[in-house]
Amino acid sequence: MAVIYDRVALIGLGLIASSMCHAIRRAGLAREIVGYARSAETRATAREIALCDRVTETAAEAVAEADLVVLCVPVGAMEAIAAEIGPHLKPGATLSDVGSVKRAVIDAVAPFVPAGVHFIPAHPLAGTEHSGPRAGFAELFDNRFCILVPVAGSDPAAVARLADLWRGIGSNVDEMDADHHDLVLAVTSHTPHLIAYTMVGVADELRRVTDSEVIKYSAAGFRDFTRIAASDPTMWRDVFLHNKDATLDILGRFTEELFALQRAIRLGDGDHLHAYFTRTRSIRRSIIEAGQDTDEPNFGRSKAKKT
Ligand SMILES: NC(=O)c1ccc[n+]([C@@H]2O[C@H](COP(=O)([O-])OP(=O)(O)OC[C@H]3O[C@@H](n4cnc5c(N)ncnc54)[C@H](O)[C@@H]3O)[C@@H](O)[C@H]2O)c1
Ligand SMILES: O=C(O)C(=O)C[C@]1(C(=O)O)C=C[C@@H](O)C=C1
Repeated sequence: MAVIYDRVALIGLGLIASSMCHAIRRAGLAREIVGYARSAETRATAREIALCDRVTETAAEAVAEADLVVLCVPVGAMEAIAAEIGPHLKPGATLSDVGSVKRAVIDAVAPFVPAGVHFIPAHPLAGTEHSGPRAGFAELFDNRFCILVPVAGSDPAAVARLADLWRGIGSNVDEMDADHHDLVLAVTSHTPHLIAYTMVGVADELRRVTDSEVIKYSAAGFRDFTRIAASDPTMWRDVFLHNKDATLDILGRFTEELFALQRAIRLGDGDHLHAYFTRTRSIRRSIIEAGQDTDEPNFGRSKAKKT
C-alpha cells in the first residue's frame, strides 16, 4: 500500500498508539513514525522494542514537521498536551486523537489548534484490557470501526486522507456527530464497563464472606466481567468524568429496567422474565448475523442461522 503521511507522530505510547505503530508499519502507510511518552520508563521501553522509528524527549519535538499527529493519551490529559504541542504543529498538518469520548475532547483541544491545521477527532472501537507500549498488536483494528468526528469546517480532503489511513490499518470508517457518538458509546461501551466494574466489586465483597468460592467457581460470564474490569483505571475514570450526561442517562434507564426485573423475580412473574430474555437474545443474534461480532467463530465468514 502507498504512503499516506510522510511523518506520523503518536503522543502517548500505550495500547492504542503501539497498535497503530505496528499496523501502520504492516501496511507501509508512513515513511517515519515518531513517538513521545511522558514517562522516561515508557520511552525506554519503546526504544528497547523499536516500537517507532524515533522516540523524542518532548512532545514538541515529536510533532515538529509531522504530517499527522495523533493524541493517544487518556481523555483527561488531552487539553494539557494540546496546549503543549499547539504552537509546534506544522501548517497543513492533521491533528487527531483516539479518545473514547468526543465532545469533551473537542472542547478541550480545539482552542489550541492553530489556523491551517486540520483537527479531525477519531475513535477506534477496538481495545483490550491491557495497556502500555508492549500491549499493542497490528491486528487490533482489523474489521473494527473507527468513527471520525469532523468538526465544523473540516477540510473534506484531510478527512478523506485520515479515513484512508484507518482503512489501511484494517478498520471500517464511519462519521458521526460528537454528541451522538458520546450517547452511542455510553450505551455500547461506557455503561457496560461500569456494570462490569460493579459486578466484580460485588463479587469481591462476597469473597470476603465465602472465602474465595467466587473465584474458584467463576463461570464464563463472570470471567468476561473480570476481563473488562481489569481495564486501565485512569482511562476509565476519565471516560466517566468526561461523558457524564450520556452515561448518567443510560445508567438511569439501566436501573429502571433492573428494578423491573427484580420485581418480576420477587413476584414470580416468569412471563415477564421469559419475554425480556427472548427480546435480548434476538439482539445478540442480529449482531452476529450482521457480521459484527469478531469473537464469534463464524465472524465474517457466513450468515449461517444459529438455532
Ligand atoms: N484501551 C482501549 O480499549 C481503548 C480503545 C479505544 C480508544 N481508547 C482511548 O485511547 C486513549 C489511550 O488509551 P490506551 O488504552 O492506549 O491507554 P494506555 O494506558 O495504554 O496508554 C496511555 C498513554 O498515555 C500516557 N499518559 C497518561 N497520562 C498522561 C498525561 N497526563 N500526559 C501525557 N501522557 C499521559 C501514558 O503514559 C501512556 O503512554 C484513551 O484516550 C482511551 O480513551 C482506548
Ligand atoms: O474489548 C475491550 O477490552 C474494550 O472494552 C474495547 C472498547 C469497547 O468498549 O468496546 C473500550 C473502549 C473504547 O473506547 C473502545 C473499545
